Amino acid sequence: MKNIHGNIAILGSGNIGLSLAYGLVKADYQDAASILLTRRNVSHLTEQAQMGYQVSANNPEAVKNASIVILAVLPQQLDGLLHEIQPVIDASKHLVISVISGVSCKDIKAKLGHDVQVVRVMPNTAISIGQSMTCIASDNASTEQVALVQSMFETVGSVVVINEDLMTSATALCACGIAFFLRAIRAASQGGVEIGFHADIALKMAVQTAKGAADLLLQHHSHPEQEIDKVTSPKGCTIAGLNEMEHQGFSSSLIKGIKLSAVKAGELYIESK
Ligand SMILES: NC(=O)C1=CN([C@@H]2O[C@H](COP(=O)(O)OP(=O)(O)OC[C@H]3O[C@@H](n4cnc5c(N)ncnc54)[C@H](O)[C@@H]3O)[C@@H](O)[C@H]2O)C=CC1
Ligand SMILES: O=C(O)[C@@H]1CCC=N1
Repeated sequence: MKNIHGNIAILGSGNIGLSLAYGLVKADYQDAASILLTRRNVSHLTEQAQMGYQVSANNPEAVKNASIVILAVLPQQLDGLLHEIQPVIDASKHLVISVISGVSCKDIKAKLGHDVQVVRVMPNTAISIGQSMTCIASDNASTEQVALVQSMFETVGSVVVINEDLMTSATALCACGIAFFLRAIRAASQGGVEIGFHADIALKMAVQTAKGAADLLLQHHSHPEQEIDKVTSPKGCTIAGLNEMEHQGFSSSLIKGIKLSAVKAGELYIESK
């Protein structure tokens, strides 16, 4: 049985909660039987129960049976959940991990108790396939607990430990970033259709080209402009297209979108009050 640090309860098994559960099992970090998934309507977890996960609508029971408690509800759903589990949280037994945007460790400790160790984690949905970019921060967890969380998330992607005040920026760049890059890929495939390819082939071509571009940076440890310089032949077609994209605000729109997402990420919990 694979559960070196005890059972993991994922409270709020939606998009990111399930992505995390699948990733941990796929990475052979934890077996499904020692992951407790909760959701208010447990009938939505029938498929996961068939896959071997423990499923329930009872958050306090899940917490009692776990040593690692992962909070994965929406910011506006958090206070109700914390109120529900506070009586069964034991600071000497539980490590609390929160993936919730815009909620600080201090906010959580204010509801669960100041002696509870809380680690804030910002993964993205690529965690389900072991390809997350995950940022981690804490203001009170021990070095050992932060290291434990780091090693857990390293099994499902890359990890950086950052200052907590950068967590909303990390949300915009890495968690929202999945959607930004996917939209860029979709736009490229739509361009491909206009210049002659069927949609399915255009998408396949755009996806592999995007993957190749990312892998060039990862494997060469190079800067994007170094790789761009190798593509842009003098008087060529790449620079013509690239400059037209820039005239239309390509870089600017990405930068502005990321800045807006970061502001919004910081306001999510406050706005829900
Ligand atoms: N979706 C993403 O890519 C990422 C999301 N996050 C954060 O993760 C959190 C969850 O986001 P999503 O998974 O996208 O939302 P979601 O809406 O898909 O999932 C939330 C789940 O929590 C369940 N839930 C609500 N109240 C509950 C309760 N009291 N007990 C048990 N379950 C309850 C809902 O039924 C739902 O299935 C948010 O705070 C978000 O900021 C963080 C990183 C990436
Ligand atoms: O859109 C959101 O609010 C969440 C947080 C990061 C990704 N999805």
